[in-house]
Amino acid sequence: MAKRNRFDVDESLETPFNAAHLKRALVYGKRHVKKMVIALICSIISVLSSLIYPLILQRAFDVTIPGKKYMELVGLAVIALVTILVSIVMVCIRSRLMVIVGQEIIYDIRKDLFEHLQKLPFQFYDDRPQGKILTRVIHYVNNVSDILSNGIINFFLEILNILFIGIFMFAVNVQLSLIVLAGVPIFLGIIFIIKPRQRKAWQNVSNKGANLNAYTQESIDGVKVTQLFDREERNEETYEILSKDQKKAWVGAQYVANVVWASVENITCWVLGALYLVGVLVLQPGVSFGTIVAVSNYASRFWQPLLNLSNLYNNLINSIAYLERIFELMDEPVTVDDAPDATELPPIRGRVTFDDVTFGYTPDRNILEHLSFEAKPGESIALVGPTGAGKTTVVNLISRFYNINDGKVLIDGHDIAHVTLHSLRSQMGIMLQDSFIFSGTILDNIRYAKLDATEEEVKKACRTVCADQFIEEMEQGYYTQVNERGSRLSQGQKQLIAFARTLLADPKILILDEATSSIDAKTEKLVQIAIDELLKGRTSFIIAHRLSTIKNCDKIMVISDKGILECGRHEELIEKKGAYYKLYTAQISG
Ligand SMILES: Nc1ncnc2c1ncn2[C@@H]1O[C@H](COP(=O)(O)OP(=O)(O)OP(=O)(O)O)[C@@H](O)[C@H]1O
Repeated sequence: MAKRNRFDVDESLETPFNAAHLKRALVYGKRHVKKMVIALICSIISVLSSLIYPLILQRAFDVTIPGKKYMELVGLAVIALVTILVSIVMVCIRSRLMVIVGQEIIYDIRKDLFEHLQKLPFQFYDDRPQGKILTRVIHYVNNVSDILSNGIINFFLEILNILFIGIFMFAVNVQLSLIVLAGVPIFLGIIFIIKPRQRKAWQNVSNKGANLNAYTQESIDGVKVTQLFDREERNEETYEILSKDQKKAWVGAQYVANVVWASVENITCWVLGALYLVGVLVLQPGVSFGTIVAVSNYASRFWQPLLNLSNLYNNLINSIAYLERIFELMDEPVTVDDAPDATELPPIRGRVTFDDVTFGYTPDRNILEHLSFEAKPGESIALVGPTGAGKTTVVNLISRFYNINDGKVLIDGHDIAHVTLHSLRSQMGIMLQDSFIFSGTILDNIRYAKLDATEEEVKKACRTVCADQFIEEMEQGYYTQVNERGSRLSQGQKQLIAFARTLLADPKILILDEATSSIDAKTEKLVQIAIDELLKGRTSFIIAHRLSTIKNCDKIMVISDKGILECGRHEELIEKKGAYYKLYTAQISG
């Protein structure tokens, strides 16, 4: 996926045919071979029974009706009815089977994709619009499922269809059948000219749809900022441009589709006209009327499978492009993963060591260089410094959300690059400024940290962080439903819930990144008492812009210029009259 792909940058779908993608995708189809074979047999029976119908017509027109054999006519009508019924029943069975297979393929691919997406590192999501990822998971997977299920069957079926129609038609009359075949070169000419355009047109529809998705997603996420800055009109303009692009692409694709359809209809008409003219004016009385009717019936069925085959080819080419994008996502390296020799991090005491650590989000810019420090078990460390200095980056590295470029991060002497992520992260509690609330009850949200926690444990955690009062005042207490992102809750309430969630996990290392910034002064005093309790026996890293909240920390580190500018207790740093002193006095006087 193109790095930092924007909502107005088209995905590249123009990829050369790559059989490897198809081969890899067929694995998903292979799991359903049994159902597909039954569906194919049903289709063949359906085709064969429908091909008997023109023969019945021929017999009726040439023999039964002129001979006034009324009983035979009734018999033919019954046979015709049976063939139609058999054909319908077989089509129904096939459709049902293929709907199931199609949905199972969609389920399998999406499951693999979703599982992989869950493992991808922060860096992956930093670089991409969510809407484009969604387009791949939803839209592209839908598209390829059809080719992997129906496509395979249809390919065999359409070839058999052409063969059967040809055999039946030639068996009825060779001369008339040759007239039908004369239309084939014209048909192929049209297909070769128009089809590549049709494929491009549909790719365009897909690209413009993905752009629109990405922008819609971004706009919904940012709707509050949009309204705050009164940007609705500008956003509507952008949306209109993207919508118009999509409309234009759709109309274009439909136009090409209509040209194909009209061309095929045209050929059918010309061929039928020629058939009747030659049949009636030249070949009769050598050729019976029933024969002309039967051949014309086969002739009008002859083009559809040809057209279907060319559509299938188009879909195949498009699907290969979609598959490439899907597999690209599936193959996206899980750069932050368990090393092959990773071991379980045993229960920790909480010593954190940064040993000459260098890190940058991009290769061209280091955020931290040669950073070394140690936090002893149970120590509280405050990280302060100017905006963008790298405070959040330091705590992100402790949880190994990113891989460092150089040096080592050690916990109790274990290099975190060589322990499993689960054993590492399950012993940490991280609370961010933007506390994410999932849809569900408040109880579920707090239990997120420890799924087997009892209700009493949840309530105890809430009492410790003073979240119990507002929760109990809600209409259904702990069972009150909240929406995704917690839109019914205040920012402070969301933080208190997140705080209880973190506490419930009972981590040895605690990270609070601007965790109390949205709590009012009165609540903060209460929470501060809880935090002091909570910090006991845990190593904690606290990032707070309000310096009054970190005065009591064991160590205060001023992060600046890619490293630690100053380090010490509050009183020591104030006495030193350096960077921390300036920050602190500026805030006090402010
Ligand atoms: N995902 C990312 N990709 C690229 N650069 C990033 C990313 N996240 C942060 N940065 C850059 O890294 C630098 C440090 O960011 P960080 O969030 O660690 O700063 P901070 O000290 O926590 O700032 P603040 O006090 O504003 O929260 C900034 O210059 C920022 O632009």
